[in-house]
Amino acid sequence: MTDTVALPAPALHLAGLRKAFGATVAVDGVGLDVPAGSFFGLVGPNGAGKTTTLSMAVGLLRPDAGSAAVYGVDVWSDPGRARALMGVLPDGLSLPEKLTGREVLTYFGLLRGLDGATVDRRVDDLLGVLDLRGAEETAVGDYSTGMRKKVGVAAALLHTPRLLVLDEPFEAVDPVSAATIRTMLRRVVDDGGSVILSSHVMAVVEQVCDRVAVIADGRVVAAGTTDEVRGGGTLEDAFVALVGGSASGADELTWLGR
Ligand SMILES: Nc1ncnc2c1ncn2[C@@H]1O[C@H](COP(=O)(O)OP(=O)(O)OP(=O)(O)O)[C@@H](O)[C@H]1O
Repeated sequence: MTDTVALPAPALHLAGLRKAFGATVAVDGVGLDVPAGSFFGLVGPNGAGKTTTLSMAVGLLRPDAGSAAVYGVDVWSDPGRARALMGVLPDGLSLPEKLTGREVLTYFGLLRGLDGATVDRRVDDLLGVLDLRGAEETAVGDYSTGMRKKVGVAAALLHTPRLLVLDEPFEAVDPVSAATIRTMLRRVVDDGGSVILSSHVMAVVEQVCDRVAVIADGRVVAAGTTDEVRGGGTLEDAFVALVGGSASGADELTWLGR
């Protein structure tokens, strides 16, 4: 008799996810496994279905078909347990606009069940490293786009989740803060957690992600280790080849020149 060895559940398992908005099929049968302990990048052209996929993966948007599980916990049948495992930066993050940065993070930390002293310490740390101390008494409604993004990233990290799901965490963030965020995310992965993020910045994905999936027209067109997907060239070249676009079409707009 041979012993069967239970494989560890992936950090995120998506199977047959589908979502249509009227006649537009945004996600058309997406299946993905994000192995535990990986730093996973989801890339694709505008409108490819990344945000819709991630929204279904974390339980913010109900799929028409398919399933999503976090460390083996089904996101739709056991949402409480699944959400406790995740830290999420959603697209178009809505914040309580009248609260200050410190108040928003404190509120999210307490909602996550952390005790007051732990929340105070972590909020202080995050405001410091993300260079938000100077604005900590300003209402987030008056924050810049990049500052709001940093508050969203901090909120996702506060309760040290096992899986971070971040929609465009570097968008609008200055290079110094982006490097800080990269370092924090790498630390999460080095300590046994998992990160999945979407990004349009191929250089960042190439630099930080050990696995990548390329999504186009609502489908996964390539997935694997970053080295496998880029196949000896740059990720940007592989991306352009995979999504069938032409990076040189702009040359045809002769009227742009003088
Ligand atoms: N709430 C909605 N109502 C109608 N159509 C939607 C809605 N959300 C997304 N879509 C459509 O679904 C498709 C996928 O959109 P999605 O936002 O998932 O793409 P994306 O890959 O995240 O794009 P981007 O890189 O531009 O952020 C697009 O055609 C978009 O217009």
